[in-house]
Amino acid sequence: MTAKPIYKRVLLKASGEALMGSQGFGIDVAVADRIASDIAEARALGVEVGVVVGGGNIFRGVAVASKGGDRVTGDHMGMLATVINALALATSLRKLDIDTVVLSAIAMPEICESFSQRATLHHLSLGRVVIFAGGTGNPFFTTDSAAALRAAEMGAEAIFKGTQVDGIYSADPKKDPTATRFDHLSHSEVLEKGLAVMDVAAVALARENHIPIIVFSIHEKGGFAEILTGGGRGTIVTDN
Ligand SMILES: Nc1ncnc2c1ncn2[C@@H]1O[C@H](COP(=O)(O)OP(=O)(O)OP(=O)(O)O)[C@@H](O)[C@H]1O
Ligand SMILES: O=c1ccn([C@@H]2O[C@H](COP(=O)(O)O)[C@@H](O)[C@H]2O)c(=O)[nH]1
Repeated sequence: MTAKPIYKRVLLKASGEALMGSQGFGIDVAVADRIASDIAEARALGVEVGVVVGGGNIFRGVAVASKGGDRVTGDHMGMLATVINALALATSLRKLDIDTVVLSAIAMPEICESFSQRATLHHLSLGRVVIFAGGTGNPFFTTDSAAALRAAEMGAEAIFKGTQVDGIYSADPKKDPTATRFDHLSHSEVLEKGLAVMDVAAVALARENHIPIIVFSIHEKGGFAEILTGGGRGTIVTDN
C-alpha cells in the first residue's frame, strides 16, 4: 500500500548552494537531477509542489556590497542567479517527464512566464510543478522570504526548507560542533533564540500565516518524501 502524505500542497525551498555539489561554484547537473527525483517522488504521492531555489551557488548580493559596490545591483544579480537555477531544475524535472513551469518575479517573457497568483493556482490545478524564480523580485530580501511569500500565496500547508544541514541546531552546526539539534520549535522560539537557519523576515511571515516550516537535509535522497509521509529526519517549526 502506498503511504499517504500528511500535506496536499507544499512549498519546497531548495538550497542554491547545494546545487553546486563538490564543484565550488555553479550547477552540478547530477545534484539537480537528484533533487528533481525527490520532487518527482512527492508528485507520485499526489502532493502539489511549488519550488523556490536559492542562488548561493552563483551569486549573493552582499558579495557586491562587501566590496564597496551597489547592494541593489548585487541583489539584482542574485535574483538573476535564481532564474538560472530555476531553469536548470526545470530541465531536470522535464527529463523525468514531470510537467513543470517556471514563473519569474522579474518579467522575462522570452525565457519564462511571469509570476502571478492566478497563474500559480492554474498550473498547480493541472498537476504541474511550479518553480518560482527571481525571489520576491525586490532587493534586500532573500529566497527564504520568497519561499514564505509564495507559500502563503499558493496556500501551501507547509514550507520544506531543504538545506545543507539536517535540521535546526542550538547554533550553526557547521561552526559549532557542540551544537544540538531540535526536533520541534515554535516560530517564536526560532526568532527569540536567534537561530539563523532561515532569515527573520521569512520566519515572521510564516508565523503570521500559520505555516509550519520543516528544515531538512536536501542531500538526503528520498528525504522529502519520507517527511511528507510522516517519517524522515528534520526539525518542524509550528505555531506552538
Ligand atoms: N541554528 C542553526 N541551525 C542550523 N543551521 C544553521 C543555524 N544557524 C546557521 N545555520 C546555517 O544556515 C545554513 C542555511 O542558510 P542559507 O539559507 O543561507 O543556506 P542555503 O539553504 O544553502 O540557501 P541558499 O539557497 O541561499 O544557497 C545552514 O547550512 C547552516 O550552516
Ligand atoms: O527576493 C529576493 C531574493 C534574492 N535576492 C538576491 O539573490 C541572492 C540569492 O538568494 P539567496 O536567498 O541568498 O540564495 C540574495 O543573496 C540576494 O542578493 C534578492 O535580492 N531578493
